[in-house]
Amino acid sequence: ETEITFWHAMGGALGETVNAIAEDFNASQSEYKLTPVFKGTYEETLTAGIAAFRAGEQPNILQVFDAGAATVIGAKGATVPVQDLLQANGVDFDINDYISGVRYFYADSDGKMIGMPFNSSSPVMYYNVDALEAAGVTPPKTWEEFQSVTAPALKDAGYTALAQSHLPWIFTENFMSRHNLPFATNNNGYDGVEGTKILVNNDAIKNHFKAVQQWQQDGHFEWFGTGWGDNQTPFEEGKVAIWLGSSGSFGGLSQKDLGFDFSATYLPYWEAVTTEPKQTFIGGASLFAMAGKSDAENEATAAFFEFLTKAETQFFWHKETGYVPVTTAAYDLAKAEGYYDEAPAAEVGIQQLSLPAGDNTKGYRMGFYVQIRDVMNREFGRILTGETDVDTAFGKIEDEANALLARFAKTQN
Ligand SMILES: O=P(O)(O)OC[C@H](O)CO
Repeated sequence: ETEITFWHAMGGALGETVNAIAEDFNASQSEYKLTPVFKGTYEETLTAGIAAFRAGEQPNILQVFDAGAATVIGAKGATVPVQDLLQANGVDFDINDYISGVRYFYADSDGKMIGMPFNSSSPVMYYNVDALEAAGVTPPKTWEEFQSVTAPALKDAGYTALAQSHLPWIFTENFMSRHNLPFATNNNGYDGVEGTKILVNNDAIKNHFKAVQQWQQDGHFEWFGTGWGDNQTPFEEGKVAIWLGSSGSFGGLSQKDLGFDFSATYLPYWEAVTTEPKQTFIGGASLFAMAGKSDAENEATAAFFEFLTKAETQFFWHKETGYVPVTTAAYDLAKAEGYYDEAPAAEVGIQQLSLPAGDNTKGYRMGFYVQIRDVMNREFGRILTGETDVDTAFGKIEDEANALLARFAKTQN
């Protein structure tokens, strides 16, 4: 029996589902044994993986979140491209089996798949159905509607209208995609690292943050911190009526006894910026096969990846967690099983990823992006605590991000 390890960042209910899949894989055959290991947050898992690689003690499989993708893909010799791994081990592979929003997010500039899409998500707008009914409003389609109709009505009904998790992901990266705004030069960074500059310092997003500040002052928005769970809790407690979070939180929310009905729909957009809102791009993470492993272990990793992408496994994962099915076959299976008749909100993530595409909606590729997010989190925190103003903060983000991008480009020569 060949043993392999899988380091991941899936805590709580998500981690239990990972364990269930690992057990199913192990029970499905007798040649390979996979051991999943929870390593903490996405950031901690990536740091642990890099340190282990340097020490020659890397796991076979490392889960890396979207923000770390460019860094890992750019770390020459650290991983075996998943497409090569599968083909070398006789596993049928066709990139077109993957839904379009997922297909190229973890691919290199030639379209070769490097990371194996696994837990793909989209940010969605969750809402407390009872609260919106009490306020006599429907979920807002635009931010204009939110600020003029939804938020004041919710306030009158005793709720804070809005909280949202992870400002870089939802109010920055996906803000760009939803409004079809370029996020970086060089085709959002996909066409090469040389000279790539971030395009975050623009009026559309600065006006958005200025509006958020106004909502904060008017009691329509509350910010509870940069931690992944910080802004979900007040929604679960019924204090905040609308929460922007990951589709990957759907399963966890459904399993809780919230004391109110919840549902989900698309992220609002600013009509002043676009009248043709676009799709969001995927979040979550993918799985990288680490280099330096024996052929036997690589064969085991390929077998696990094959198991993971089976429509049945994907459907199970999707149903338990809310992450989107990454293949068309899995999505078709979910539909054929009538899953969305029973849980229509579970389809919102994949539907939003399938909205019309634009020139700027396929994702971004920026090295040292994990550090760029740290800069954003620092500056956004300062905006929301009143320590800085929006224009100064975005100027700083632009400068520091561009310095990090230039440093990354040097590592690629
Ligand atoms: O919470 P997740 O797993 O959907 O991930 C959200 C972001 O894409 C992570 O960077």
